[in-house]
Amino acid sequence: MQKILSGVQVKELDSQHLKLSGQSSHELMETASKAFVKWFLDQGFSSDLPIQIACGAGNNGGDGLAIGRLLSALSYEVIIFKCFDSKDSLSEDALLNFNKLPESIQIVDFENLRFVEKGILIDAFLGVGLKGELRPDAIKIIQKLNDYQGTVISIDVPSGLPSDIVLKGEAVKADFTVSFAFPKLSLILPEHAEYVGELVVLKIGLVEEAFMDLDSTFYYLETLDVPPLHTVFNRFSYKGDMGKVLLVGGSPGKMGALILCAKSALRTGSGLVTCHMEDSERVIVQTAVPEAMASWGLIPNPEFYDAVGIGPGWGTENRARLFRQFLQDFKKPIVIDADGLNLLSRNPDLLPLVPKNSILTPHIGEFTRLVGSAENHLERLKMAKGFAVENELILVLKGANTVISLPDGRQVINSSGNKYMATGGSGDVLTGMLTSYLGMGYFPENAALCGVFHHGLAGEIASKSKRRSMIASDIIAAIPETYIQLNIS
Ligand SMILES: NC(=O)C1=CN([C@@H]2O[C@H](COP(=O)(O)OP(=O)(O)OC[C@H]3O[C@@H](n4cnc5c(N)ncnc54)[C@H](O)[C@@H]3O)[C@@H](O)[C@H]2O)[C@H](O)CC1
Ligand SMILES: [K+]
Repeated sequence: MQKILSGVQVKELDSQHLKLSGQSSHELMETASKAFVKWFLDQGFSSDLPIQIACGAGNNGGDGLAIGRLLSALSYEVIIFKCFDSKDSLSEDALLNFNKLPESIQIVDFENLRFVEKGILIDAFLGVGLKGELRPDAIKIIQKLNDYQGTVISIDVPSGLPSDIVLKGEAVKADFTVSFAFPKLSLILPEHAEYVGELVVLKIGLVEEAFMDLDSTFYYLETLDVPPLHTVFNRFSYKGDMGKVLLVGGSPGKMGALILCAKSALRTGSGLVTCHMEDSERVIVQTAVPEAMASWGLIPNPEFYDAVGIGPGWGTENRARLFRQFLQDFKKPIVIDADGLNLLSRNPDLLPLVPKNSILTPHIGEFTRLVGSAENHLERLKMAKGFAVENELILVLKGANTVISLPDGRQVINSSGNKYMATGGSGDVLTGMLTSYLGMGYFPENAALCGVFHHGLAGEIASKSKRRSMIASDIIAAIPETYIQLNIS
């Protein structure tokens, strides 16, 4: 998995990479700029209007200048807005790229800037080299850039946004942020949603060893990481290998949660799914999911099951005793969601009974009840890490970028998924997937990473044709396609 470094570490990373690869810093800037241009072309933005690029004096500006040259060579009309005083203030590589600009590119001083409306503005003013609070001249530039009504694409980070802390002042509000190598931590904070827009991360060929001596506990989970986490089943596998899972949940009026969870576990690959619920509700499950079995009353022989997911739609009334009894009987890692989490919040004495390496899947509200309230998301992530380490549990904090806190202190940020997944039942689908992987015998860490990634990918696939109409059942329907896309048998 790709380490996520701080803005300050990027300088050191670059120098390590340059030393190990033999590349020059100018070549690295060219690689980054080419990666951007490739992404840009893939988006199919209209080429009718000029591309405006606001360039600062540092290497972020250097990227902008190189991108201007590359786009101009592809017959785009390019206008550079100079957000620096003179050529003397440019960084070495920015100057090199400034001098390489062809005559055909218009260069306009920022004071004389007039936007071409409804086109594209590329924000290459400030990147990870931002230090401390913005200078007044920079604030003015950012305010002016934010007046733009067309599409804004920020390079690496929206200018003004610090790489790893919560924003206090002003920053560019981008429609897209195209970051290099890894997402800077601030880009995944919900507080910055209106600045970051859609997040894109592009590989720029940094050698792996360059990251080795740079410490970080944050990692980024990407498509290429996922296939090796899966267990391969062979032709001698039988339905027992695919796991016997028990899903405990549902209550009058909330049976849908358990049904979604069961369908999701089956689609993820579980061999045998049993739903445990109140006697009065069993016909609903048996009718809605004929592949699942039903159980009610006490859980007679919990050890029969390979994995258990507990909580979706369960309610909290009169559940604590059954939960306690179950936790005393069942010693393998489980998945706890929704009302299972609420029961833990209300009965803190249950927490020590939760088997080590169990997966807890709170959204922010459930997290606050269980772990406590935080001033901002960064602080919340710190608390999540503390909770996971202290209790030896895996905490999946759900959100736009779900963060998986592992018992060893690592925190993994998921890259898949999109805004359309914020729909009722989406979390129940995740619980089904996670329980299913545990049931197939995956290490809990792998189950968590695979479940979270496939869930997000299924959401991406389903929303291609559904957009805001997407419902949780569409996510389940897209699970098979995730295996096809990742080439998992
Ligand atoms: N490995 C990579 O990811 C690569 C990234 N690249 C790009 O380089 C920038 C970082 O470049 P750097 O020169 O270090 O800094 P910036 O351009 O971000 O900023 C320097 C610029 O900002 C001014 N400045 C600093 N603090 C303030 C402030 N408080 N107020 C106003 N202005 C400020 C400073 O004076 C300089 O002018 C990275 O983001 C990528 O875009 C490489 O191109 C490829 C490798
Ligand atoms: K920028």
